[in-house]
Amino acid sequence: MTVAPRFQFKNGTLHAEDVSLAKLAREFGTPLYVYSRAALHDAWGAYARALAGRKALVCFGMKANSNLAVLNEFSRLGSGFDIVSGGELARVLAAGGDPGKVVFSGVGKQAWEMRAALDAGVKCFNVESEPELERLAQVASTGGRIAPVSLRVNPDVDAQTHPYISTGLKENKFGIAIERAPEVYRRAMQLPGLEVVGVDCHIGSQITEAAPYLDALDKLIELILALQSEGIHLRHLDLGGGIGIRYTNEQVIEPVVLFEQVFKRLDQAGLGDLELVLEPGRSLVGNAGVLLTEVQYLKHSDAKNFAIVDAAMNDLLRPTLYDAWHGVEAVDPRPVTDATPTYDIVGPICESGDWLARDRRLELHQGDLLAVMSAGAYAFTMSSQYNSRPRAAEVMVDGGAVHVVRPRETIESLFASERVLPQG
Ligand SMILES: Cc1ncc(COP(=O)(O)O)c(C=O)c1O
Ligand SMILES: N[C@@H](CCCC[NH3+])C(=O)O
Repeated sequence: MTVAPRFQFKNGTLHAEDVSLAKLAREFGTPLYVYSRAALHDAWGAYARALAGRKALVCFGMKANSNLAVLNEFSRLGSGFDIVSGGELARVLAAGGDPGKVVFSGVGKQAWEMRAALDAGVKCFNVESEPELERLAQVASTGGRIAPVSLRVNPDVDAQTHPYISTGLKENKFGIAIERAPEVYRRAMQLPGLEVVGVDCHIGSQITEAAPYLDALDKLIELILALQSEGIHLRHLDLGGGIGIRYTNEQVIEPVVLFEQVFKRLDQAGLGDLELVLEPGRSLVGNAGVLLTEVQYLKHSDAKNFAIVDAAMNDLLRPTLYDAWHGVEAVDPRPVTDATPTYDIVGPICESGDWLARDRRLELHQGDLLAVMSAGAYAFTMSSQYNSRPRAAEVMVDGGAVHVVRPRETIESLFASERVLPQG
């Protein structure tokens, strides 16, 4: 198992850092999200090394994992945050994040969210459409504020990733078509309550090649230079997030390799002084977490063998939503023999789409523990309570210590705020 260095077998049983996953399951029950603090630091370190000595700010794309302990960890390492809602802003503030390092993305910002971000003093609004620009100018000027603005442009490049997570193509809802951008910048310069500070793009997620980034960068450089010739000078260039992780044997881009090329191009264009902003999500957290689950039943039919586990699509939606592949490891693996079948690992939810992995050859018994790997990103954050299932607990391992960073939801909390209609 090579994908998640902080999750390794020791004495034949799977550990998170120095803590046995079997022990965690006994103590906290399953399903359980387990994060490694050291893995967060490892991933941060890859960006820190890649950006060393340059004017750069990493704004963690917190939709990937918005647990307060995770946000607090990155904040203490110097991270800013890429937010997409008033709720995410509130989480950043609650976690002790610096609002001056927050960029606010998203196609549907509401007036109250704009006001909250102005009150907090965010670094910048990544404006995604012309009507949003007009609304922001109105909200800011009515409140006697100046909103720092970057336009999110859509460079029309193919990130060559899953269509649901590709965002930089003309047919995607995101950003302002790059050809229209100069006109929209001119408008932004005229509107009250706005200060133009940057340009932004985000072309997609789980990108494994450098080429789409560099194509997008070239287009943005061209735009920045054209704006300069009109007297519109930007302070930062935000290249978004999107660097992929290894779920299995993917070759992924190393930040240090990619950003060396990015800086080279910026320097060549005479733009070496621009601040580079990045919004990585998955690559900072994806391989820092696993989802621990227990086999409830083994069920054999003519067509299939099922391992029915206590985690489900409400805990981890990615497999069924994107046909995504997550590694599955037995915590205390048994030897595979000629008689070992392949299993679909499925949850208890009443949907045929409720599966976590398919056709995995594992020697399993009822009661065995499995770890669904690479579950640090877009896992808990996309969870729900479907089938009235309380959301799993989240724990963070730090060397040999364990911290509950979100307890399991109680059954009562599922409906505590609901009311039945009065009768009569
Ligand atoms: C605007 C924006 N920034 C950053 C991210 C984070 O992307 P990733 O997790 O692929 O790094 C996303 C999600 O794709 C996004 O939509
Ligand atoms: N939720 C997606 C990533 C979407 C990125 C958000 N723009 C995933 O699990 O892979």
